[in-house]
Amino acid sequence: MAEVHHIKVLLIEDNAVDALWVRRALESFEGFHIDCVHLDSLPEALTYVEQHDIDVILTDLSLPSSSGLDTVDQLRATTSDTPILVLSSLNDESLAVSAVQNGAQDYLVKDHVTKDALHRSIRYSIERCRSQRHLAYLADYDQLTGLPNRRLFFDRFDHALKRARRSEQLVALLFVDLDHFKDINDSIGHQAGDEILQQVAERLQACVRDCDTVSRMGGDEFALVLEDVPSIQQVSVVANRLLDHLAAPFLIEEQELFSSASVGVTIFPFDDNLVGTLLQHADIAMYQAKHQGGNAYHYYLGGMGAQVASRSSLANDLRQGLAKEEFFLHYQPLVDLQTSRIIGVESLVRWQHPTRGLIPPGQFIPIAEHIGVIGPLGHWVLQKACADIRGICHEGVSEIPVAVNVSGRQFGHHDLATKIEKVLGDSTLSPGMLELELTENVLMDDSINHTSTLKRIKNMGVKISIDDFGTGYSSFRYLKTFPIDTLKIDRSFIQDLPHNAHNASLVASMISMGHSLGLSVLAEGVETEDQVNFLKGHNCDRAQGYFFAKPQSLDSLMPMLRHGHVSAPALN
Ligand SMILES: Nc1nc2c(ncn2[C@@H]2O[C@H](COP(=O)(O)O[C@H]3[C@@H](O)[C@H](n4cnc5c(=O)[nH]c(N)nc54)O[C@@H]3COP(=O)(O)O)[C@@H](O)[C@H]2O)c(=O)[nH]1
Repeated sequence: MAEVHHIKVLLIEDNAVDALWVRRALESFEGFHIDCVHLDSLPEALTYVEQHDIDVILTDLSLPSSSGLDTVDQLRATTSDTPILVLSSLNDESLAVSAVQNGAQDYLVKDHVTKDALHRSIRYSIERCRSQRHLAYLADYDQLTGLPNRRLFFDRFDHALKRARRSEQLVALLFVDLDHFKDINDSIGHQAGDEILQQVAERLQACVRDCDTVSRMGGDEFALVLEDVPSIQQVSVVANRLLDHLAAPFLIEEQELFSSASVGVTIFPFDDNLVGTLLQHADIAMYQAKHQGGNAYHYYLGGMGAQVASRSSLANDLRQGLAKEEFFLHYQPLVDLQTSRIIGVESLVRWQHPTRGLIPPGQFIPIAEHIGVIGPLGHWVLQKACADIRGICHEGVSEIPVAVNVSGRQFGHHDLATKIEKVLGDSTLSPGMLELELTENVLMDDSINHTSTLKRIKNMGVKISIDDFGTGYSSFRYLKTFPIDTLKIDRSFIQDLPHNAHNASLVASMISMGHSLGLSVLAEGVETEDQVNFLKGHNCDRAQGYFFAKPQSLDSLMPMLRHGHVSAPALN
């Protein structure tokens, strides 16, 4: 049986006799089932068009509230791509030409039109619109992935910048290039390569909001435009999420294949305000990420050339430093404020560079994150800290908990939980003796990967604390959702206590909020007795800082650990 096509027609006609003729003519439309809605005024029709999907509009030009070309113009302004056929009583060639120029598909004269001519005109106009739409799609979308192509990307990016100029919002551009895609393509064949690109497109879209644009720029290059960005930290969250999603295995023909990406980031208006320059900057930043090993993101830094040179030499040294074991750990006691007992230590990594001297972690951790070596470095810290703490038992000191910092990038690694399990097994340290310090921004990324990693770690019995609390963007919701044990209030809030009334009230609120969530609260960077008294007075549970002890080698800390108490004041 031949296929029956359904066509929805909107007939706008105030003359009842003409309307009846059209409706009858549409009843016997071979091969088509016509659903005809008849309205006799333009305002009603415009509202209907806005609210319904219609395949074709048949309209008289002389209606009660509009006449002539104005009818076509108003309809066109309301729907840009529904075919419009004019059914007019006027046999006026110049009006017919003008109607078509203004967007009508055809002009039919009522007294001359036959049923067959009307059917043909409807069919052709629908077909013409369909092929126009298809051509427009081909011009704007990538055939393989269905993503907006380079041309539409420029349009959307330009539009996003214009909006952002008016609303004074940030726009981020992330330029993504897959690492070693050519090798993958050559080894597994182009069809499988195409499948990877399709899966990459889906994963990229899953990392952003509906209002953001993900486009394929060609080959294995993609560009993402994030609009109404609330903060740069949020861009880092998205960049980390992209790297995580792209590092997960791709299932192609029942085979698991691995890939990764390098991402360059520019932010409007900080880096520039022109589409072309921002794209160029994102491209430079992407190459920087790639050059330093891939699987990383890089922000474009103003005057990047010079900065890149000095950073990349430090980055090279960092890789070698890991191999040559130039890193070591210091430990700083964590103290129970009511009893002054040492209830744990925090491990803090140091780098003894052969020519540059001692380099603080604040300088090399961000580089390690950017060049993708934070994984091995963090793993080394974890192994060393667990082994050191287990080792103190042999020196007559009972095991105490050790807090280890885990950076956001390190946390994103999908096998972190497995690695922790292995390190605990190898060192024989009991899981309850290990605490991981995460920053608030790690929690903000509530991707499935992060949530399940946190749960796995927590189920092992390992404790979780939130480091630098108050400086990030965690909301009450995140704190309630995730299995956290301790909040560590950032030292910037502590440093001018108790005199700074604003910070005093913030710290008091953070302590009581932490307690209301059932969490233990620790104050960082405690340096004075006044601060200790303030914190005790507000029932803060723990503290850490130079007042009790500076970070130092485990050897020099041993007497204090044996004693079990800090002998503050220890400022020197
Ligand atoms: N991902 C990892 N990050 C790490 C690791 N080791 C350290 N870090 C992070 O680097 C940042 C700087 O650390 P550092 O220079 O060691 O500074 C720590 C302390 O020395 C300092 N501190 C402690 N008490 C005081 C004080 O009373 N006054 C004062 N001015 N500074 C003090 O604070 C730093 C500890 O910070 P925190 O981790 O937030 O508790 C720092 O962000 C480290 O996290 C690592 O192995 N991996």
